[in-house]
Amino acid sequence: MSVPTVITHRDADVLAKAVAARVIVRAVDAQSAKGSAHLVLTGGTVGIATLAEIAASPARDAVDWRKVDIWWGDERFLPSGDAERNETGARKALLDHLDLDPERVHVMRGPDSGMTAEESAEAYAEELRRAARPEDHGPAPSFDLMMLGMGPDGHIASLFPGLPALYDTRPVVAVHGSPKPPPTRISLTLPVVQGSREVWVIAAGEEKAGAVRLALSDSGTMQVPAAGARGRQRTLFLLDRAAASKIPSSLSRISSP
Ligand SMILES: O=C1O[C@H](COP(=O)(O)O)[C@@H](O)[C@H](O)[C@H]1O
Repeated sequence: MSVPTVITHRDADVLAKAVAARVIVRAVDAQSAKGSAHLVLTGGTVGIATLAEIAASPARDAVDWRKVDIWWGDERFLPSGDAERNETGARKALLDHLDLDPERVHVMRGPDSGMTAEESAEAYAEELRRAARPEDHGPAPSFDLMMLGMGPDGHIASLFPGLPALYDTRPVVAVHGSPKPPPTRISLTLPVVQGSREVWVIAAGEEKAGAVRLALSDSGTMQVPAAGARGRQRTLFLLDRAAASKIPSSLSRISSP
């Protein structure tokens, strides 16, 4: 697993713009290397703001969006179209503005599919298995990029402190009793996070500063799930100054004005 690099930007607005630029470059690089790109989206404030900035960037046309697979790190188990679904936010901010191949937009299904949360998680696991190639050495693609938002409690995706999903070795799980509404969710698990080529934790705001500090320490993932957010080749913590305000000065950090 890679050692995190911390990059800070002035505020949440600059952060979203800077991350959007990085996502475009990452997708272009992955496509140049192997013809397609697997991107994992996150919900949350800064995650959706980043998607809106990708949509607003003229450089987005450098990506062949028909050859991008879109996945989600987690989903709130709500009917399709519900405003609280991560999918709904992502479609509005970005996906509806792109020429995507609908077969490559991999949605975690909600209760309107007729499935239980467990069945939906298993269906997503099957979709991941189908997309995985021998070189991925696992039950899911080795994503080119997994973006993760982070809560003030240190949760990533829908992996909340102390909940059994953190021990789960299946690629996707149903989560019940989430402390953040809604209580039922679907989430990728830590082995899939850590199988990704690149993992970027994106966080803004003073209320995230304590969790950022712990996520960069050797805290246990049961207490601080974000401490397990590490990619195989690269891990970035992309922060605004407020979220970075409690990081020890010994930690290497790159700051932009
Ligand atoms: O519920 C969720 O929250 C986190 C973080 O959200 P934020 O608004 O505090 O940035 C998000 O990463 C996750 O995907 C989402 O389901």
